[in-house]
Amino acid sequence: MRLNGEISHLWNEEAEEENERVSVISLPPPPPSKKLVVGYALTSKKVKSFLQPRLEGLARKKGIVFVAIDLSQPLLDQGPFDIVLHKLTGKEWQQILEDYWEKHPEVTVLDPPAAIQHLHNRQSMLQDVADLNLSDCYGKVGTPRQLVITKDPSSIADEVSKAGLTLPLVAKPLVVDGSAKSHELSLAYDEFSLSKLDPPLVLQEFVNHGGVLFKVYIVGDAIKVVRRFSLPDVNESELLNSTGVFQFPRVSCAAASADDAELDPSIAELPPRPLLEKLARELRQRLGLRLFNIDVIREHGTRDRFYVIDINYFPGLSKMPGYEHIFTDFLLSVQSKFKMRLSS
Ligand SMILES: Nc1ncnc2c1ncn2[C@@H]1O[C@H](COP(=O)(O)OP(=O)(O)OP(=O)(O)O)[C@@H](O)[C@H]1O
Ligand SMILES: O=P(O)(O)O[C@H]1[C@H](O)[C@@H](O)[C@H](OP(=O)(O)O)[C@@H](OP(=O)(O)O)[C@H]1O
Ligand SMILES: [Mg+2]
Ligand SMILES: [Mg+2]
Repeated sequence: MRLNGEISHLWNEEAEEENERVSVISLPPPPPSKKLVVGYALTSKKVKSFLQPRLEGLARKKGIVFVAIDLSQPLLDQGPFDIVLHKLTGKEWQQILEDYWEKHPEVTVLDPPAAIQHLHNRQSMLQDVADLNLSDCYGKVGTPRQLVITKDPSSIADEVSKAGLTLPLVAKPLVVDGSAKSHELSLAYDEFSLSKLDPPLVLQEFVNHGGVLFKVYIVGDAIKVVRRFSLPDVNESELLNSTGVFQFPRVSCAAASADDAELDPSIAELPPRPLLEKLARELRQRLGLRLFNIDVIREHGTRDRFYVIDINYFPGLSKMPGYEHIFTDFLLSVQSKFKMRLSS
């Protein structure tokens, strides 16, 4: 502040004289007078992956500061914050945030805990996609057929046959709570092995997609799509000759992207932009979330048949090219939208 005062003092007394000699004087823009304070509540793993020096450095230049929320102290005693950014699970944290928000409705909470909760269950997370009707928008988007199994592994084969699901099936833990266990997926090739699975889970039809997946990142109004390697196709003979349940690693989560790989163009071609924009807009609205990504696959052999197989809240954004620019712009836009709402 004092520095600004000094500059303006100099400007008043000396610059006017100077102005007579030099017609254009370009001064660097003044530093933003008010900082945008973002309180964050994240696991240490998330802090490491998300809050990288390149993000904090750019944020500082744009007048944004990140402040760690101290979970051992009452949230109401901390701040003031303009934005609260969080990814913690559990009822207790949800309650803390809701109480805080009630007292501080002027603070933007990214995102509302109840909306995030919707993505913690692999059945409810895809419900909104299933409800969408995007058939007339440069392609069709749906979800693979799936079944929820909550108990009794011995009856799974019967339930699968009643529901008419086709093998192979991807078995996914029903609840997604950020734990490694909730990402332990397996592929079941034959109906007899289904009894080895461990409910509660979702059984989803495996869709051949040429081993490439599209990760669509949504950060407010921004949409960025990248290619990742995924599970290879399962052909007929492999299906006939394979039995058992095989656990597979988190293929698509690897930092290595498939963007620069030499791929069959019909597999690698990104989904049409208008389709992704429509999908992102609809889901943003229906889910009430601003920070998430969608895993999309294209059915192999088709040009325009897409499936959403997974939605993640506040995913690994640092794997998105240019994330520091996209994220800081987003934080600033959140704030200016809020101010516009207040002044209208
Ligand atoms: N229905 C499906 N058909 C084909 N492949 C699938 C299907 N479901 C999942 N996969 C493959 O398994 C991977 C993991 O599945 P999914 O994305 O549902 O799990 P996740 O643990 O929630 O992943 P993330 O790390 O993205 O949160 C996908 O990236 C894809 O490679
Ligand atoms: O950006 P993609 O490739 O989708 O992968 C993310 C997963 O989808 C998220 O579930 C991970 O976050 P959590 O481990 O906090 O759930 C998230 O963990 P990270 O933020 O620590 O990288 C990523 O692994
Ligand atoms: Mg996924
Ligand atoms: Mg996921």
